[in-house]
Amino acid sequence: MRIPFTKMQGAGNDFVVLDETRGRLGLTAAHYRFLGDRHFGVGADQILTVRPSPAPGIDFEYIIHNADGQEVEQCGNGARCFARFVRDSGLSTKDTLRVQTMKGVIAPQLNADGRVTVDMGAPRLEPQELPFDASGLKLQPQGDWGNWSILPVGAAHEVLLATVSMGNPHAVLQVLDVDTAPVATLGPQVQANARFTQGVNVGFMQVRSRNSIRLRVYERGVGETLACGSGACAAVVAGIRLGLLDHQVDVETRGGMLSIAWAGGSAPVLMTGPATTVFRGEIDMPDNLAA
Ligand SMILES: N[C@H](CCC[C@H](N)C(=O)O)C(=O)O
Repeated sequence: MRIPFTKMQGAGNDFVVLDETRGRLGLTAAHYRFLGDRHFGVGADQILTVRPSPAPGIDFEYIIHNADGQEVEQCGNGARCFARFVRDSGLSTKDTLRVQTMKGVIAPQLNADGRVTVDMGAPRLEPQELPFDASGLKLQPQGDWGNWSILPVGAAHEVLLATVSMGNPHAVLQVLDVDTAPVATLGPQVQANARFTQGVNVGFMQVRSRNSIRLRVYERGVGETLACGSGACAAVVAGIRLGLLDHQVDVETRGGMLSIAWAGGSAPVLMTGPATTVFRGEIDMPDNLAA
């Protein structure tokens, strides 16, 4: 089966985008893994699928698969590329879209400067909404509203982390310097903790000022990416709740800059950043992909 795709990236987080507005491609997890494979397939952190409106008042449905083939609830950098794709493909002429994801509706808006702002919805702040089993854990009250959990990881370590859901699960750790943070070792160790019953994206946040952070994220289903949009939202929400950040924050990732705003409480998190089409192509899907 030969399928057309568009390769895109948002702050270096890269995607294969598929158009299923005219019919389903019938892909399996093995197909998504193949598309994400950087040696045998196209190569991407996530595979994004555009589907027709599922309900009145909604423009499109947005389906997300990690490179490991698993479907997930949210992808912020992908949402910006999704909006750019539907505009450039002529699927919509709207500047602002309403898009259905697995866990709610988001609203990407195409800006005149070429960046995209996405209303990512309100963060979910209760551990069980990640889901995260916090039973028996010591919560360290800090700041006005925030709390850290002390989580044992590996044989001899404990880490302080904050949990935030943007529809998908995030654990945020504060570090002094992201360049020296043990992302490649501590990321999988935190992910391995059984309290994250559906896995977790692990963010390493360096606070530079009340309006500026640096961030690296070890993503669920991928590993470290150059940027994680929902992770940037989660890190800023955690930082604001812990009294470390103001309500508008610039987030420096290894792949580029994102801007995050959150007024607190049940207000939505607004994420602004780039969305770029890299190339378009077609790929012959092998017939013998293992399920
Ligand atoms: N790895 C994430 C999905 C992609 C998130 C990220 N690429 C973003 O921009 O939000 C998860 O398993 O929840």
